[in-house]
Amino acid sequence: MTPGARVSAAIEVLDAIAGGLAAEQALTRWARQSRFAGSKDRAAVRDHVFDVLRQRRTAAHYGCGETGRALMIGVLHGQGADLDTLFTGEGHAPTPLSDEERQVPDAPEDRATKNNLPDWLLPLFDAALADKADAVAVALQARGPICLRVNTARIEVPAAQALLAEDGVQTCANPLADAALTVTEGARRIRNSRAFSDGYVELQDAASQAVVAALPLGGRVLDYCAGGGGKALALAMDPSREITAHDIDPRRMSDLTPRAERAGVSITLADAEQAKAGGPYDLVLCDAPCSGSGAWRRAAEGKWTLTPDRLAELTGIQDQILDTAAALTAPQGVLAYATCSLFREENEARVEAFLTRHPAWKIARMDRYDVTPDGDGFFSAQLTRD
Ligand SMILES: C[S@@+](CC[C@H](N)C(=O)[O-])C[C@H]1O[C@@H](n2cnc3c(N)ncnc32)[C@H](O)[C@@H]1O
Repeated sequence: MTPGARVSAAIEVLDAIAGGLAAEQALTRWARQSRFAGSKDRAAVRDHVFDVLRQRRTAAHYGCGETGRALMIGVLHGQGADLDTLFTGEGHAPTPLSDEERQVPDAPEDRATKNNLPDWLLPLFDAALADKADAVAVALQARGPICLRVNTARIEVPAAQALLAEDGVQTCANPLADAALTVTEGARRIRNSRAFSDGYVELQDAASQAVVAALPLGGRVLDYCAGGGGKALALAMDPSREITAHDIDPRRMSDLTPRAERAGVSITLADAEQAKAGGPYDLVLCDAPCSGSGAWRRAAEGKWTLTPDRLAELTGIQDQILDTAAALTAPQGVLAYATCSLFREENEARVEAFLTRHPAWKIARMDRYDVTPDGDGFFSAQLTRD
């Protein structure tokens, strides 16, 4: 596909998203209908779509509209692209710009537009991040790093780097966690690399790894919101831990057993009854469902689809999870709460509300991870009883 044809495809996908499809669904549908598109084309179209989703408000401002075409014009303008070489009307490229489309508006003046946030989120950013709010909002407009976790139960970090390099994946150390690597070249080769297929490395954000690295070693551990099992697998690198994984939606854990086998570790899956019967645990990790705002570089749609009602619903779920998990934690045990949210409402405020409901508990440790070139935004708190 020509660069212009890729832009046309991105416009089509963005229009499908505006019509109600989720971004991943819209991309998959386009890819199925476009068998001619190679992996580089699919990646380029995906990059265009996600660039727009991360910067939708400024893209709409500069493109003077919300259609896929307007958004692409707006985002490409921001990237300094030569639009006339892309909008040629030749082959599958989009039609040339009209005189109106050539007019570039002045830079936006209001903070929410500049920060590519819906208006209602600006006060939440300010409350949580104070003088860092604008910098974090800007950081969320860029692509996130691709990070790997070296399975240190089976291989040393330098040996994993050498193995990855044999398959064309170049990495450097990531400062957030000892086992974390940032991919600097060859990201598209990861899944076909021997290091990945033999279970020596997993894809995992480095801040997510840092949350696990800060947890106490050993003992009986319940990962109460295990999902796909990223944190359960990281926990399992410590062979002195005995790990049980639970999720309200067991389908989310369907890959966990093969992933654990590939990594050479053992994780027991449990439904709610089994998780309860297996308690109490020395460590219960609640990696709670949240807005995902710390990871909006990767899942940028969430920035535009989150509503105040949904946020309130999430905080209610987070409270319930903490209450249930507290009852499963041994008297001397640690209750760990984590989110990939930036907001006080989902983080410090949930811990404070928990401590009000359960005065015997106290904060043993609390960490915030900013959105940086090294990793996503995360929050974690470790709670113990007096
Ligand atoms: C942030 S995701 C977990 C990600 C996972 N820990 C990882 O590192 O890959 C949150 C998970 O919580 C689960 N969940 C939502 N409500 C729950 C509840 N009441 N009890 C247990 N799990 C719940 C969701 O199904 C989702 O898989």
